[in-house]
Amino acid sequence: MRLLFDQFMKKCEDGSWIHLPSYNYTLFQRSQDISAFIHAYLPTASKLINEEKLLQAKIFTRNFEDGLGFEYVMFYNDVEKRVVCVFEGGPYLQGMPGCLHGGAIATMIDATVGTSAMIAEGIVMTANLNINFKRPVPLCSVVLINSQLDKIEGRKLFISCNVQSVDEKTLYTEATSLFIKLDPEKQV
Ligand SMILES: CCCCCCCCCCCCCC(=O)SCCNC(=O)CCNC(=O)[C@H](O)C(C)(C)COP(=O)(O)OP(=O)(O)OC[C@H]1O[C@@H](n2cnc3c(N)ncnc32)[C@H](O)[C@@H]1OP(=O)(O)O
Repeated sequence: MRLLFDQFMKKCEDGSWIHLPSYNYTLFQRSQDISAFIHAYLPTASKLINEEKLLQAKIFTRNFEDGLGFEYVMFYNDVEKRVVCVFEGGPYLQGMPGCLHGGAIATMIDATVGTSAMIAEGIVMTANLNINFKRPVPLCSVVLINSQLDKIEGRKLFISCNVQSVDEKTLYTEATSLFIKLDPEKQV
């Protein structure tokens, strides 16, 4: 993980790649930002949300002690419209014995393609995520999640993604996704 991090940080030196802030990075640093977002974009859902519990909100992937859950770092290439995530799924993310849980893989795919969509168009939500699980991901192994912004049609963003071994010899997962840029005028 460290070796890959250093390799990508070197690629950032000429500005072609950008290291995206991730640890404790949230799109909304304060609870009032979260509340404002929900009331602006998700008025229907806002009626069902417990505002008090909202104060405890955290990004799902940042809820485990270091090394036990989602360990990841993301890098962005603006020319290629790519986000690459270096990810290690910790022991608390086990599905079948010795394998990373499919939901944990889906979470990190969603976070990676979602970051790509947010960089491109701001406030978005996942409308569709199709995942083909080709091979099991060994638990606690480091993988590369490569996402590619394929096209934007109006409010629709089409982003593809694959999950590979670090030596890029094993293709674990392939995915396509559709993100929608939220329209404050629409009652979602
Ligand atoms: C900067 C970096 C920050 C990083 C921060 C860390 C976070 C990391 C990132 C974490 C990221 C986590 C992200 C998450 O996990 S988001 C959580 C999971 N997603 C949701 O909960 C979303 C639930 N769905 C909705 O709210 C609405 O359906 C949305 C908002 C998506 C669209 O409702 P809206 O009323 O606005 O739009 P529309 O219905 O008129 O549709 C518009 C167009 O889209 C087409 N369409 C719609 N759905 C589908 C579909 N399923 N397949 C194919 N097509 C579909 C539709 O036909 C139409 O096309 P057209 O007729 O115009 O041609």
